[in-house]
Amino acid sequence: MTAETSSGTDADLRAGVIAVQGNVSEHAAAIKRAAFENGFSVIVEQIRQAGVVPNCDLLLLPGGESTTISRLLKREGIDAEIKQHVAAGKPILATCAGLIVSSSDAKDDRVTTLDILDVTVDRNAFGRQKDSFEAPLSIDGIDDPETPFPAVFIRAPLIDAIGDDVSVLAWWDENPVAVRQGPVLATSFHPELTPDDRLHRLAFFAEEIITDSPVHPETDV
Ligand SMILES: NC(=O)CC[C@H](N)C(=O)O
Repeated sequence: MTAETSSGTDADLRAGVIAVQGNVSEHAAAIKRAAFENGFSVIVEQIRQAGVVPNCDLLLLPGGESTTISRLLKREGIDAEIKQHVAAGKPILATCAGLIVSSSDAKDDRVTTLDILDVTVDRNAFGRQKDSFEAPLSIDGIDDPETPFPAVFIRAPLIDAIGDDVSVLAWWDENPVAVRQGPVLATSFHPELTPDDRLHRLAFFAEEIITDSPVHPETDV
């Protein structure tokens, strides 16, 4: 585990990036920028073992390779802690392989899903069509909605079924590619790979998250 602080030792928020595998440093940089732009200071922890998640206000579950991430989360006992984080109403952003791991069913025995997001996914469906591409997305709720979000898709999963409690925030090619269920926001693309941090701001600093989440300082009692 490593800890860095963006503003000295007394930060408003503690963010945890699940760092067992995947795009860790990019998410750490993006959450620091997003917090700063919203007037919060943040400490970022990279999480590789159990015991850290319970102290985090926000979590990021990066892309990478979902069978590996799922195996390591289970082996380290981090899986149960993530589920508790979500059950407590604390926000999490899950991207690409993170979305696969968060789903209720990845249709692959090698992925033990966390079941924190009521969607079914097809792991490499976009990847089979084209390994990697960028698409300008219109995303519900982001700042400056007239400016498309540059979404980078890399062997991206396809969301092929969604539960009643899941709302779709963005579509591409008639498929949902950004979804929200309570404190869980998940994307099949990689918002951390561009300097545009509007998606990170939506995941953690949208008005309903600030109001509903038990973690923001204004709402702490
Ligand atoms: N860029 C990604 O995170 C790709 C995820 C990959 N499709 C998997 O199954 O793990």
